[in-house]
Order: sequence, then C-alpha cells, then structure tokens
Amino acid sequence: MDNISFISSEILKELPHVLESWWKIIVTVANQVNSGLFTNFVSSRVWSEVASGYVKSLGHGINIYSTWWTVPIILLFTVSLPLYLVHYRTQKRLRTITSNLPGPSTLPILSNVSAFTGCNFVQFFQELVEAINKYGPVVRFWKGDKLYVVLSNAESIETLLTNKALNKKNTFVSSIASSNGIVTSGDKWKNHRRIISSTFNSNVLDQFMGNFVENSSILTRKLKSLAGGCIVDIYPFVCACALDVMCEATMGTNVNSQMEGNGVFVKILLCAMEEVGETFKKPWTIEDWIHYGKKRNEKDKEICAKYFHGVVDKVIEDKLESHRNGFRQNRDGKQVEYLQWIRGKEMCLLDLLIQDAKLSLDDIRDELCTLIVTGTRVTALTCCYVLSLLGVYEEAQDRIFEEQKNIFGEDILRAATSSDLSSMKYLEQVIKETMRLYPPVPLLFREIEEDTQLENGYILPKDSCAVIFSYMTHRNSAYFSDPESFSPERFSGGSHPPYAYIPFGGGSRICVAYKYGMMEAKTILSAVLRAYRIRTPGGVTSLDRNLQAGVVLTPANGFSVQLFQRPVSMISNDS
Ligand code: HEM
Repeated sequence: MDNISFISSEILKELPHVLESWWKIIVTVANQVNSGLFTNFVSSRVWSEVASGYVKSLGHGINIYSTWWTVPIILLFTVSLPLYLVHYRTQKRLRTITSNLPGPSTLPILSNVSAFTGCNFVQFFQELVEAINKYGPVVRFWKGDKLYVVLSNAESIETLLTNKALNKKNTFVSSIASSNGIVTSGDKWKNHRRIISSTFNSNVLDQFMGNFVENSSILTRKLKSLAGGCIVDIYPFVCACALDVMCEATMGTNVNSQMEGNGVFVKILLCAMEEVGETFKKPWTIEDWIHYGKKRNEKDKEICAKYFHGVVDKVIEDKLESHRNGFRQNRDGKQVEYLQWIRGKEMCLLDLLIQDAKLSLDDIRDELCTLIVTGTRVTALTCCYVLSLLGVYEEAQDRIFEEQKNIFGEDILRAATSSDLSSMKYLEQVIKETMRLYPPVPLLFREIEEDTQLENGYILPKDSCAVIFSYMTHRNSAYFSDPESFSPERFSGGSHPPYAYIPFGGGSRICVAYKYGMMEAKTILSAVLRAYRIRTPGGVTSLDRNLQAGVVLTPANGFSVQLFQRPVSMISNDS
C-alpha cells in the first residue's frame, strides 16, 4: 500500500515535468525528421508523415488533432508516462551523485543528444570547446542513460591516468582494424603491449633510422613537383610517407605507397582512417544512427577490408614460411639463417608477434592493422601541423633552418643520423609546442569501472565514461602563460604540472611508441625543411576555424601550404 502511495505521489510530482519533457522530445524528434537527419533511421513514410506533420503544425498552427495520426501519438504519450517513471527511479542514485556536475540542461531520454544533432563535425568541436569555456574544466553530458564527463584540468587527469584500475578504454572499431589487441584491456592488452613495447623500445630505435631517412627522402622528391607557390594539401603526401614507414617498421615490408601514389592499398587505408573518425566523431550523440545509415556502404567496406587484409595476410604468410624454413630474407634481399636473424637486429613487430605462441593468425593481423591505421595518421598529422605553423611563424622556420645548417654544414644532402636528431633541440621544441596547440589525439576515453572521487569533490560514477579533452588542457592559462600564442621557447626548460601536457597520453596507457613517433617526425620534418621553405597562406585562423575532433584532430579543409624549393636543395633530379 505504502509503495502504491509512494508511486502515485511520485507520478503527481513528476507529471508536469513528464508532460513538458515529452513535448520537447516530440518537437526535437520532429525537427530532426524534417531536417532529413533521420532519413535512414526513420525510413517508413508513415513515421515521416507523423513527425513532419507535427513540425508543420507547430509552425503553422494546423490542428493536429484533426488528422489520422493523432491515435498513435496519444498511444505513445500514454506509454511514455510509466516508462519515464521507471527510468526516473532506476536513474535516481546516478542523478543524485552527479547532481553537482556542471553541464548543459538535459532532456529526459534524449538527454543532451539534441544539443549536438544536426551540427557538422566542425560545429560539434566548437560546441565542445564552448561548453568547457562556459561550464569550466569538468562538464557532464548525458547520452540517454550514459554519462560522459569531459575533463580538462590537470589534477583530475592525473587522478584518472595514474589509477591502474581505470585503464579501460572506450574503443572504436573499423572494418579493417578491430578493437581486440592493444586497444583492449586486461591480460590480452598487457601481453600485446609487452610485445609492441619491445619493438619500439628506446634501446632499439636506431634500427629504424634507415627506414625513416629513405622514406623522407622519397617524400622530398615527391614534393618537388608541387614546389613553386601553388597551394597544395600536403597531408596525403606526408601520410603516404608515414604509411610506408609504418608498414616497414611493423611488417618489415615497404608497401611503396609513395611511389605508387594511386595504389589501392593507400586509398583503402585512408578510407579506413576516415571511417574510424566518422563512427567516433560524435561519441555521445548520434553514432548509433550514423552506424545505421552507414550500413548501406557495408558491402563496399567489406570489399576494402578484404583487400587490405589480403595484403597483410600475404606478408604474414611469407614470414611464416621463413620461420618454418629456417631462413628469411633481409632488407637487401639476401637469405639469412633463422638463427643468425633471431640474434640480429632486424626483428620487426610481425616477427615478434609470430614468435608468441599464444597469438592466432587473426590476432596478429588485427594488431598489425590497428597499428598501421593509428600510428600512420598521428605521425602524419603531427608533421603537417608543424609544417603549417612554420608557414605562419617564419622566424621559427628560419631558426630551424639555421639549426639544420649547423648540424649538416656543407653536406646538407647527408642522411640524418640518430645523433643528428638529438642535436635538433629547437625543432623538438617546435614539435612539442605544436602538439600543445594541436594535440593529434585530442580526446582520451576511459570507462569508469568504480565510483571515483576527483580531487575537486566531483564523483565519476561507475559505468560512466571520462573524456579527457587535452586540447583544452593544453590551452589553459593556469598551466601555460599566454596559452593561445605559438611559443616553442616555453619548452626550453619551463615547467608545467606533469598532466597539463599529455600529447602522448599518460600513465599505464601512454603511447607505446612516443619516442619512435618523435624520431620519425623529426626525420621527416628535417628532410622537408632542409629542402623547402613553407608558407601557409590562410594563416592559423583557417586552421582553427576548421578543426574537427574525432579519434584525431584534423582540419576539415586539409593542410593547405605553399612550398618553395631552397636554393641549396637536397633533392636529386632523378625523381
Ligand atoms: C607523434 C605521433 C603520436 C602521437 C601524438 C600519439 C599519441 C598517442 C596518445 C595520446 C595515446 C594514448 C591514448 C589513450 O590514452 O587513450 C597513444 C596510444 C597509443 N599509441 Fe600513439 N601516438 C603517436 C605515434 C604512435 C605511433 C607511430 C604508433 C605505432 C607504432 C603508436 C601507437 C600507439 C598505441 C598502440 C597506443 C595504445 C597504447 C595502449 O593503449 O596501451 N602511436 N598514442
């Protein structure tokens, strides 16, 4: 009896709220239908008519009750009331714990989805930035019953990244790379991370120099045809270079994407990168619906994935053959004895993965694909942001060129060595400052598996998801003076709280290849900047206006620069 009276008093208390929120939901859904967003989701003509009828009725004062679809609407309304009350009761604890978290007002059921639906990915990024500016460094968003807390203060980030119990990522899957290996958690992650770390461990990084130098030199030759002042998007060129480097490092095979620029392999890889971004860009809003819409392209994606996996599988099979025969081919094409090789330095990641008896063929292929797709893009983006900024801040570019001349002297054509890279102090500061302003991975996701108290008193409840927004942390004046300005010198010895600067993440899931990534970026940038002067006609505003955040931070309109060949060029004529 008590229960019944409790429920009825709850109903009475909540009734005005339910009525108001139901109406808001109807209006929001109807608007979305009318704007075509739901065309895949709500394909039935009846549904479209129902909802657009509502929109029309709202706008033009049509009497909605006189039309035939009033019956289903009333039915829906009646069903929604008890459903909403059940929802209200199950969410009570969560809502009480999180009631003090700042954030935009929410609609029941639709939560904050409506705040983001309909905006493109650039607008979405701007909305996110504005939310932090408005509500502060901790902002909550609801997507249905799922709570996302966006964090940008160094103290909360430290609490999260250093807590070993909180290292489960929210993963995103593409048709080429699944989320089974290094991006998962638990024992599988530990085992895969151990193997991958040994490949990119700082003691063995020198072995990659040949790979970096060779592919950077191909890049500078490819760019030659673009030099002379025309505006070009350098991203596809740098990406192809990073892809060749990555395939060589992980599989011991160069896929020659730079030399065969129209190759299917590169194109598919670029599509796969976009696809991961697409499914990710609106993580707490409409990704399920985007997935639904994308089902139409499922066949194409399957074909692409099949091709991509076919290339990778072929490389794996060749390697397995060498392992079985006791021989393998070294980089010069010579047959080397297996025992000699096992002690040698030429072990690529694939060799190590094959050696691990626990890994299946699918595991190996998955891991390779994940690394190729992720590692290629972030390194290419880092280089492109640096080049674009140097095209704006020409003094910094001059200073880098001076440094390069001091290191290479007369022999500006010489291949860089790892000791040259260590001497490129100013270039390193420029890369670090660029990654501060444009962190290639701007959002880190962590699934919260236990209630976690932050130092500022807020509680992240179990089953919520923390989103670390490093882009905003890096631009916080509490950690960096004059944070919007480009000032590489700040990395010449200045200090900031450790978790205020996290371009490679932090804690147990810090980037497994960050030293390798820095070396690769330095080698590529050194080669390009010794050969060309860069200018960025649109300035930083064109970059900033078009930023979009997904798995990675990219400008929607690419990286448009002008290249001018330097008088003393390292480019040979045999391109
Ligand atoms: C300069 C370029 C790079 C940047 C800025 C970068 C950034 C990052 C960041 C921020 C994370 C942490 C993600 C998180 O905590 O959720 C990460 C993780 C990771 N990165 Fe990098 N990365 C770079 C280069 C690379 C390269 C070249 C590879 C591949 C060889 C790579 C492989 C990985 C892997 C496998 C992880 C996951 C580690 C784990 O979860 O245990 N990264 N990277």
